[in-house]
Amino acid sequence: MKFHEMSETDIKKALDTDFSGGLSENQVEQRLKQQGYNELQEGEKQSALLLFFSQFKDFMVLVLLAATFVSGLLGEYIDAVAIIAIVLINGILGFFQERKAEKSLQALKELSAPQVQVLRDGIWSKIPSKELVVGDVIKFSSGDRIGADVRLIQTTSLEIEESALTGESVPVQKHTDPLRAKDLGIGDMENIAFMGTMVTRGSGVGVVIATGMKTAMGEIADLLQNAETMETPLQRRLEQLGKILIFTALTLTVLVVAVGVLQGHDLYTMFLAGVSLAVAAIPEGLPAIVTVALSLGVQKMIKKNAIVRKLPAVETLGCASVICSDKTGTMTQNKMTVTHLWSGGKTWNVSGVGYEPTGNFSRNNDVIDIKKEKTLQQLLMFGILCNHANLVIREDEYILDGDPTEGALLVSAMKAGFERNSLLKQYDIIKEFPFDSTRKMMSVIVRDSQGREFVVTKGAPDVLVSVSESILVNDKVQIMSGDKRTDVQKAINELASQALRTLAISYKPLTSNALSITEKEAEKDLIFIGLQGMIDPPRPEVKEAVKECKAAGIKTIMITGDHVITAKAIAKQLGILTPNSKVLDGKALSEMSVNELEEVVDEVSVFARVSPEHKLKIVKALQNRGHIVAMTGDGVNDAPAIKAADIGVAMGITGTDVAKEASSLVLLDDNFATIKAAIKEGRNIYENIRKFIRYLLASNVGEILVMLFAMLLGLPLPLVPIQILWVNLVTDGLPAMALGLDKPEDNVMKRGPRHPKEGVFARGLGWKVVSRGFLIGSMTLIAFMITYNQHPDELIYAQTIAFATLVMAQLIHVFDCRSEKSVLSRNPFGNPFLVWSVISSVILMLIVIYYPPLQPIFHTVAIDPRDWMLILGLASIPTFLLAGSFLLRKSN
Ligand SMILES: Nc1ncnc2c1ncn2[C@@H]1O[C@H](COP(=O)(O)OP(=O)(O)OP(=O)(O)O)[C@@H](O)[C@H]1O
Ligand SMILES: [Ca+2]
Repeated sequence: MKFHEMSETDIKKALDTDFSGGLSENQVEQRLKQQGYNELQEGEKQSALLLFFSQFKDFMVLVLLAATFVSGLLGEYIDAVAIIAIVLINGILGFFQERKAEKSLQALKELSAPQVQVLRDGIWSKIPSKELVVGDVIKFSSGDRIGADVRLIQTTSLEIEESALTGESVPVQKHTDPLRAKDLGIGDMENIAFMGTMVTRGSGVGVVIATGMKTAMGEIADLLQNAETMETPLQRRLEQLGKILIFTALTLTVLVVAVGVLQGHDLYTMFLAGVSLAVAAIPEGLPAIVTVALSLGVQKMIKKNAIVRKLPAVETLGCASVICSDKTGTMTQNKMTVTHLWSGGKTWNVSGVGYEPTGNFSRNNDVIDIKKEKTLQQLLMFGILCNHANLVIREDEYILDGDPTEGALLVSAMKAGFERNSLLKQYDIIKEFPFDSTRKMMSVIVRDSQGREFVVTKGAPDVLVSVSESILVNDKVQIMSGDKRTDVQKAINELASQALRTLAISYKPLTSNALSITEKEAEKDLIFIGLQGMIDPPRPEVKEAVKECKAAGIKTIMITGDHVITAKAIAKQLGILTPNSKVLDGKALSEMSVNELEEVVDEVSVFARVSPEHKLKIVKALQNRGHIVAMTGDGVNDAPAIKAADIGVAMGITGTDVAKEASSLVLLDDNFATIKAAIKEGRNIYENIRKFIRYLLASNVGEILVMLFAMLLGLPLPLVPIQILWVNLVTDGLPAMALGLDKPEDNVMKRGPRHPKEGVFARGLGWKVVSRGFLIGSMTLIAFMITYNQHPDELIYAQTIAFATLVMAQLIHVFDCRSEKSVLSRNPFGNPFLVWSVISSVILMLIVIYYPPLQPIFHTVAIDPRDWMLILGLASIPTFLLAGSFLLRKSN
């Protein structure tokens, strides 16, 4: 017998599991050993060995190795061995850099791996879906992706979209009844939910019947590869730039060699020098360092609770000009407590804090006996019946399991002495129409102990008023006249203007056909009972974050399903709504075209009573205005807008799998302030990348120019090949990495967002590179010429001085690179990594110069301590010039 044919008892027996308690930890452990992880096999990965060798496949490195081989044949063993050693070390460094980048990307993938709710040892908890085994009982609801193949044992309006397996995009209604036919296609197995398919409506519980490669998805696993590009726009631009740089470097190198040969240097020396120069000057490693910098930045973001799912988002974050954020839970704490009740024209207060179910009811400051208020009782009791939330006590604290709005209703009813379990003995819930953000309500059909049946609906009050035909006043049903409607409207506005979130409850008795009634029939002609108003305090850090964003040229827009007046009140508290910005509601939004919205969108800072479907329109309108938009969301219907936004942001706690999959950023704490932190980090990462591009390229320009100038002036080689390679490895490599870890400048969040199309060399970077390269080259050459004049028969002495000057000029320059302005604008030693990398570079340089065994290898001699005055003096001139130019500009 197959699973779809089985009854509940058959399944339990076949899988040796228990539907009320789930598997035990022991069973799970055993099964995990037998069945392995619930994973689909992935494609081959590049082996470490291959990655290592790929470091040497670069053309210029090959030429260098060939040239070294030739010099080995010519008997220059020391040079040959030294060059090979340096190439090897370079390769090893490159290897580790790439490995690190790869590993952290892998770690990212695991962090955003899907989770499932599973019942084990009688307790529901969330685990990575990888750890599921056959026999596990799992539950899922709208927006979840199913984690394994499961036989359904309980469903509530469950609909699943199976296009990943069947190609059919219309959702299938699922149920739990055994099916007769033996051989069914996937699309017809209505009591089975398959791994990788998506819940579009309702909820369900099922027992796992297959995991990993044994699932229907496993059989077609090749369909699954997520071929997302992980390359960022900057990386792409750098690749193009790299080609230009290679061409330029090669041309200049050829020029150096040609001029050198014309000036009478021998061909072999010039050839080796040329190749070394080319290896050093071509910024081959740049893309790898950029990847490392990006992934390090991503790690920093994780510490701030933001997970980047797509690497390009790191860069886009720095360009964001608008954040569209949900209100509930993102800007507010999502810890709701009912404080006001309204019914039949009267208002009551409810005392108590948080989810602790103790408090009393009062009217005009007098505590009342709730037992005497029939309508209030009904308002509270129905709030429990139409409700999925649970309160659990853990370590003497009341913890909510479920939706906070429902939790608040549960607690207010408990304060009046109601208890869910005893209520459920009197009332049977026979059907449910689940909540969705478009209808903004939820209903259940209940049957009481005398067999009478009711619809109970709870939802947004303005919506419920419009579907209610009567109203309960002092336990009597009255017609909802125009006056009464206005009264209710007034009450709603009154509560909302105190920043309260309000929910209404209505009901109606049913005379027939409770089971076959449709959602439309159930949710009309209702009897309005009353309102419950709850506080949802703003998150304390949000106000500051909004302010910081404003200073950074980023506008914050609140988008909420909540009532216009509640939204307004909270937006005002948070500084989002200012006297000259507007509020737009879902109704107005529906009537506008994208183009019409575009006209006004720049003035709107709150969208209220909107449906998720509206979000896409908002994103489009903002993008048409040239904005780079970050958009948050959590539900299934939010996915299209999240995808369309430049930065799609999903909630880590309340977000559905579908929303997370569509997003490029996930907020682990659902907090608005985390978006701001991520943007700040994104800006910083980009600035750091600019910093080391500036440093590396200026160094390379300096290296080429000193050689070129020397050749043009008919001088000997100022640097020997091994020295050039050493500079490339030590002086360029370490400090550049350290710049990638630099802290942001004070003003990162005080200037406007970067234009997304901005080139790598924008904002004066190109000029900085060329001018500093020229200065570094010139200073090195001057040092060389002065010493060569003093010691004409000791070329090696002048070369050592040139080498030291080049190294020092670069190591001083690196501190300039920390700031867009001059060194003086921030503490130059504020980055400990940089200080240490510079200190170690200096020590390594001193060893190469003064340690006798290394001297023949690096063609150095011990230089007179007094010469360091010359070296340091010349090496620091460019920095003084730069600082001076800033001072001059300031005083003008
Ligand atoms: N569980 C629920 N049952 C019935 N009605 C609900 C429920 N949750 C919310 N509502 C009503 O539906 C409205 C819309 O809810 P929705 O989740 O779309 O947005 P929200 O939670 O108010 O705000 P945000 O969009 O900022 O998260 C709410 O304002 C509330 O009136
Ligand atoms: Ca919501």
